[in-house]
Amino acid sequence: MAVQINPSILSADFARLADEAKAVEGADWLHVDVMDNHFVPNLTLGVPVVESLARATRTPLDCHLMIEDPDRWAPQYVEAGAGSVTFHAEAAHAPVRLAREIRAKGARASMALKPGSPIEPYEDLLPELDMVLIMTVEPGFGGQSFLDIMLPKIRRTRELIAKHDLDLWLQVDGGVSAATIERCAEAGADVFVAGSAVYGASDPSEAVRALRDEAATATSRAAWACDH
Ligand SMILES: O=C(CO)[C@@H](O)[C@H](O)COP(=O)(O)O
Ligand SMILES: [Fe+2]
Repeated sequence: MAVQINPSILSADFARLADEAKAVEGADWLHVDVMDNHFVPNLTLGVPVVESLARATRTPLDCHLMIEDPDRWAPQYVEAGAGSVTFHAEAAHAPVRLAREIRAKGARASMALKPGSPIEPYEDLLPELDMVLIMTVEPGFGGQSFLDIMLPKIRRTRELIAKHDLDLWLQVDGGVSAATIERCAEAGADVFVAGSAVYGASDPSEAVRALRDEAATATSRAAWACDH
C-alpha cells in the first residue's frame, strides 16, 4: 500500500475548521481528535462537529476517539460520516464486538495503543481490525516531542501483521514531522498523522506532499516493505 498522510485538525484553527479542512484536500484522510476530558485531560469536539466536517470536505475523516466508553459512542461517529473510527484499547470494554459494529456500520475499524500499552495482548484481535494506531506521544495534546522509544513497538506490530498475513494499516500519531517520519516508515508505519508539522507550516498542502515523499522514500528501502 502507498504511504498515507493524515493531517490532524487538532493543530488547525477551530474557528475556521471548514477552511482548514479544505487547505489539506490533497491529504489521504483528515485526522479528527475527539477528546472528552476524562480519558485524556483535554476537550475538543464531538459528533455534531464531525457531521459538519463530513459535509465540508471531500477528504474522508479518520476519527481518533480519546474518550471513555467508546463501545457506547463510536458507532455514532460512523453515522456522523467518519470513514475510519479508532477506539483506544485501554478504554474499550468489548473490543471485538466494537470493531465488528464499526465495520458493520460501514467504516474502517481501528484500535489505538497509548505509549505504555504493549501490542502483544492484542495479537488475536488484529484480524478484526483495519488499522492499528501506535501513539508516539501521550495522547491529549498536539505539538509534543516524538517518543523514539516507541520504534520497537512499531517494528513488533509490523512483524505481527506479517506473521498473520493481514491487510492491516499501521498508523503512527504524535510528533510526526520531517525530522521523524523516516524513522517511523523504516520501522513499519504506513499511515502518518501530522498536526503541527502540517498546520504549523506556511503551506499545509506542500507540507503534506513533502511528508509523503519522505515517507515513501524511506519505505521503499525498508526491509519490512520488500515482501509487502
Ligand atoms: O492524537 C493526538 C494527540 O493526542 C494527535 O493526533 C495530535 O494532534 C498530533 O499532533 P502533532 O504531534 O503531530 O503536533
Ligand atoms: Fe490523534
